[in-house]
Amino acid sequence: MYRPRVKICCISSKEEAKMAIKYGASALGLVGHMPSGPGIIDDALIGQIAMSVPPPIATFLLTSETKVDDIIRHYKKVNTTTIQIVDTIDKNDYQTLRSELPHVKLVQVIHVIDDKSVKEAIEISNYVDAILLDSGNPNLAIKELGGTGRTHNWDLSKTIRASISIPVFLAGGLNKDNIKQAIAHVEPFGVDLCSSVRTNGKLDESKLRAFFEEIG
Ligand SMILES: O=C(O)c1ccccc1NCC(=O)[C@H](O)[C@H](O)COP(=O)(O)O
Repeated sequence: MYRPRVKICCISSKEEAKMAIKYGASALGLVGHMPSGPGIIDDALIGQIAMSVPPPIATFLLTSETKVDDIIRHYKKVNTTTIQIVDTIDKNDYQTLRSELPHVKLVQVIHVIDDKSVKEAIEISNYVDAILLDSGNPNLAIKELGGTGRTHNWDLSKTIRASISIPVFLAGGLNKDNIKQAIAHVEPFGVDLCSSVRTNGKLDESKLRAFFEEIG
């Protein structure tokens, strides 16, 4: 079985960043202000962690901002390699982000819920560098945008991966016990996880090691 890239999300210190890289992470997720979720840290800390990470490891700013000026303002506080947009934005705003931040990679999260998610992913794949398929529900009163610890319908994720030509990351409830099945089923470019490698909110070295041993 091929080995996809691994993004470890919800990194909350330089020490956690170092640990994730030591075990084989290609990308780190740094979670900005969100309506809910376990991994949120403040922007000053995101900037400090991002600055400490060597190339070629990618740093993803997770932003819940939905207006293009707010996304740009958020990005300029932290200077990551990549912006992960976790909510819906206007399609025209992708072009603005490209022209204002030409060196920054754009990743759009699609919350995989039903057939409409497939249509949405296919359309948005024309505007961004990668799609990240996650669990969650942006339609709730308090939006649930990620870090749920739950899996979703991988058949839909497989359909999306097979329908688009840009890299797809799979996220949502991935752990050492289901990761091989998830990879075999969806065949993603990368996998992304937060909850299953933590204990009381902190990155847990033994869980991290067990996950990377499993994935190979
Ligand atoms: O972790 C959070 O607090 C969070 C909140 C809102 C959006 C995304 C969030 N986490 C970032 C991620 O991309 C997670 O890695 C992804 O949702 C998977 O999380 P998990 O199911 O806990 O592995």
